[in-house]
Amino acid sequence: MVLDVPNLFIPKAECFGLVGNNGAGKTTLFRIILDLVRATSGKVTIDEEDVSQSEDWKWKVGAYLDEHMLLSYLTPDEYFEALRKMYRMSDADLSLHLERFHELFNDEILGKKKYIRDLSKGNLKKVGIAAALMGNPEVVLLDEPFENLDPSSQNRLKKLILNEIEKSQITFLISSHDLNHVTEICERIVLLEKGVVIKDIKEKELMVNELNEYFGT
Ligand SMILES: Nc1ncnc2c1ncn2[C@@H]1O[C@H](COP(=O)(O)OP(=O)(O)OP(=O)(O)O)[C@@H](O)[C@H]1O
Repeated sequence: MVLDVPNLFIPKAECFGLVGNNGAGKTTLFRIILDLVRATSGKVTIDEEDVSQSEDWKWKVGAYLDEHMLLSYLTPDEYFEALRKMYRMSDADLSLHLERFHELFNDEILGKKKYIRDLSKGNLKKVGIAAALMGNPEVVLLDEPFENLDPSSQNRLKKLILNEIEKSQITFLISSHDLNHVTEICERIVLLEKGVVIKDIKEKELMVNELNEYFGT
């Protein structure tokens, strides 16, 4: 078995961090939450709705796991425009949304006539994260959002997420290998080892030490 999580409750508006070594099961857990793979037993519910039994939850959830979730034959502008229509947002709402990403995008993403498939790994990630936050999601899953971002972009993203946490009720689920960033952002950290939850830390003061001890960092 790849993953064995008996019971995990994530309250509304919590910023939930997921850490663990390569192959621990972080991405698999996210894929199960999004009903991209089915668990052999057990279920995932979002607001009491079983994700494998209905589709309504999909409008509440934004996610960016990897570049397969993007439409690589579009430019970022075309992609955001397609999502704008899907979410029935106005042009002004889209502009406001993208304005929040102005610093993070660093003049590399919009108005460039470059296809998503030709973007660098870091810039792909930025497009995916901006897309995941469109349409007023209640829950946002980000798989290793800091990976491939340069240091200034990592800090900009951290600020952006902290700002979202402060002003909205979004429940964030964030997996990361960056212990500094994830402990700074999240109020709770779950540590997976070989598919099993071995730590569930809710005390901010204990997080850094406990994780450094575990990872030997
Ligand atoms: N499609 C798949 N089919 C079968 N096994 C898979 C599949 N995807 C992942 N696995 C296995 O599931 C386990 C957990 O992988 P997963 O990608 O969830 O770990 P992770 O914690 O996200 O790792 P990383 O830090 O390297 O991203 C690994 O043993 C992996 O080989």
